[in-house]
Amino acid sequence: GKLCDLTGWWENDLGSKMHVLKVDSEGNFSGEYHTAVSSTDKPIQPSPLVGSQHLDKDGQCTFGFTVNWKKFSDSTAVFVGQCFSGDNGNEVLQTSWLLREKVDSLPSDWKATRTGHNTFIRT
Ligand SMILES: CN1C(=O)N(C)[C@H]2CS[C@@H](CCCCC(=O)O)[C@H]21
Repeated sequence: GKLCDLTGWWENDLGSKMHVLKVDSEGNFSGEYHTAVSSTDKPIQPSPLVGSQHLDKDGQCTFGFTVNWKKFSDSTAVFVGQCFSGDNGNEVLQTSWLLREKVDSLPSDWKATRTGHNTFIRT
């Protein structure tokens, strides 16, 4: 199928948007994550993301990326996923993520990592 190029704007089922600026010849990319929701009460700002995708010829590539919420939260998210070409030709990103929040002490470490899964489509 068509090569899955992550470049562009994507939106997930939480209403968050992701902008992938460009993918280089090695599959590395950067961009910004515009989260729709947050567990902090500081004003939300776009956060930088860096990642890497496979450039397989079959198009349905796997990828991973990291989001640093440095502007408003002491947390970091990592995403892994695969790009699928939907039946009507549209692209869908199936992702799983881990969100690691900074906690005050080691005894609280057990509650610091959340996980979930999200689907992104092109906006
Ligand atoms: C909005 N989100 C989203 O689109 N996700 C896929 C999940 C995983 S990253 C998290 C947002 C974290 C915001 C920063 C913070 O509150 O620590 C949540």
